[in-house]
Amino acid sequence: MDLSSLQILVLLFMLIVSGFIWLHSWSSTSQMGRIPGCLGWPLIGETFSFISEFSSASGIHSFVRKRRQLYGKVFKTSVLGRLTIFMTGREAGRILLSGKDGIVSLNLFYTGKQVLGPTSLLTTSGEEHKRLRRLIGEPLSMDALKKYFQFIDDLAIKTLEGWRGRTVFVLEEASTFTLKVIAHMIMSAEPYGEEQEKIRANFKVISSCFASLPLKIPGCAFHRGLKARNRMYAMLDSIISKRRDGKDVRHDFLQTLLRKHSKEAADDDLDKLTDAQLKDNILTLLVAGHDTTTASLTWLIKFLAENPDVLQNLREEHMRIQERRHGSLHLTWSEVSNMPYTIKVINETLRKATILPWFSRKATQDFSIDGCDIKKGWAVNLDVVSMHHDPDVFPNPEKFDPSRFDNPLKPFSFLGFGSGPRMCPGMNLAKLEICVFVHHLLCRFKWRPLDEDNCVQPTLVRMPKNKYPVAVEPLET
Ligand code: HEM
Repeated sequence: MDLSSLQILVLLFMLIVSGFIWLHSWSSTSQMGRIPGCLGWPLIGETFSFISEFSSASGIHSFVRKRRQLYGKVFKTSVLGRLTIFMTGREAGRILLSGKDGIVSLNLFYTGKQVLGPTSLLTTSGEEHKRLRRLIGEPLSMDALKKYFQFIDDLAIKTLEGWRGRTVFVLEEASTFTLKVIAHMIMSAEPYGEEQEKIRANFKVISSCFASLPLKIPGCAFHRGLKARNRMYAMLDSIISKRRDGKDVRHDFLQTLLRKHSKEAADDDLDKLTDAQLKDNILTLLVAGHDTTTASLTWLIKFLAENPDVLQNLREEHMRIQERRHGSLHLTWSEVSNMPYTIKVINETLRKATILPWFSRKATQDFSIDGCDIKKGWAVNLDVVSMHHDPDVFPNPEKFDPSRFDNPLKPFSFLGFGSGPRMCPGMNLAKLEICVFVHHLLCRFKWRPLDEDNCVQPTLVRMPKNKYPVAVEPLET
C-alpha cells in the first residue's frame, strides 16, 4: 500500500471516529446549553484557535483569558474532539481538587491511559488510588530521598562541567539530567552506558506519543509509543526477575516496593503489588517526573537571566552556603535543606510558567458552581494558568517576583504541585534536583541567552520552543 492510500484510510478512520464521538456528545451539547461559551464548528470545535494560541508566548493563557472576559469564570468549549468546561478560581480549585465527596475523577487522555496501563496511579481512583499513593509516597518522602542525594550532587557537578565554555540547549541538558536522576532513583540505572541510552531512546518515543492521534497503526506516533512501552516493560521484567532471584540487590525505589511484594508477605498483605502494578507505576513516575522537572529547571534558568536582581539575590544565598564549606565542591544534606530564597524562586517559576496549565477531571456526580449546573460525565478542566495570573492574588502577575512567597498564601491560590489527594508525590524530589543543580550553576557559571524567542512547545507540559540556547562561561572570567 503506498503512503497516499494509507493516509486516505487514516483520514477516513478519523472522520468515522470523530463522527461517533460527535454524535455521542450531542446529548451533552444540548444539556450544556445553559453554560456560557462557544462550541465552535461541528467536530472541529475551537481546536484551531486553541492550538495556535497554545504555542504563543502566553500559551493557553491567551485562549482562556479571552473567553473568561466574554463568559466569566465558567465556560464551555470544544477542543481536540472533547466538549469541556473550563473553570477557574479558588472555589473551583477547592471543589475539583479537595477530593471531598469524590465528585470528580482524573480525566486522562485515551493515549495516556493506554500507555501507562490500567494499574497506574494516574488511571486508578478511590481506595486503590489511596493504597498506591501510600506505597509510592513512602520512598519519595524527604527522609527516603537522602540516599540519592550524593548521586544527584555528583551528577549536577559533572553535567555542569560539560557546559564550561560551550553553547548548550538548557532544555536538552535538563532533560538528560532529570532522566538520569529518576532512572537511578527508581532502578539504579547507571548514568552512562548502553542501559541509559536504551531508557532514553524508549522514553523519548513514549513521551512524544501522549499528544498523538490514538491510531494503533504501524508508522503512527501512538503505535511507536506502545512498542517503546513494551520494550521498556521487557527491560523491567528482566531487572525484576534478577532482583527476585536475589542475584542483584540494590537500595532503590524498585527494591523498596519489591520487599513489600516479596514471597514472604502474606497473600492478603495490602502492601503487595503485582508485576503489572510495579511496571505501570514505574513508568508513571518516569513520565510524570521527567518533563515536569525538566521544564521547571529550564524556565527557572531563563527567568533568572531575565531578572538580574533576583539572580543576584539567589547567587548570594548560594555563595554564602559555599563559603561556609571552606573549599569543598560538594553540597551537604543540611545545606540543601536550608535554601529559603531558592524555594521561593522555584515557587515563583512554577507560578509564572504554570507548566501544567490546566488539571483535567471528569464529573462523577452532578454539582453546581457559580450558578452553572455541571452534569455527571462532563469533562471539566481547572484553568490553573488564570489562577496563577489573577492580579487580586498576585499583583502585577507578569513580574517575576519570588517575594510573593514571603508569606503563606490562601489555600488553592498557588497550585504549582497541585493540591488534595492528587497532589504531586514527587514534589520533594523535584525541589531537591532543582536546588542542587541551581547551587552548582550559580556558584561556578554565568550564562547568556542566544535567542529571545518566547514561544512554547505545543505539548501538555509547557516548555520553551527554542529549548533555550545559552552561551556558558566560568564565573570568574
Ligand atoms: C517541578 C516538577 C514537578 C511539577 C511542577 C509537578 C506538578 C504536578 C502537579 C500539578 C500534579 C497534580 C496534577 C493534577 O492534580 O491533575 C502532579 C501529579 C503527579 N506528579 Fe508531579 N510534578 C513535578 C515533579 C514530579 C516528580 C519528580 C514525580 C515523580 C518522581 C512526579 C510524579 C507525579 C505523579 C505520579 C502525579 C500523579 C499523582 C496522583 O494522581 O495521585 N511529579 N505533579
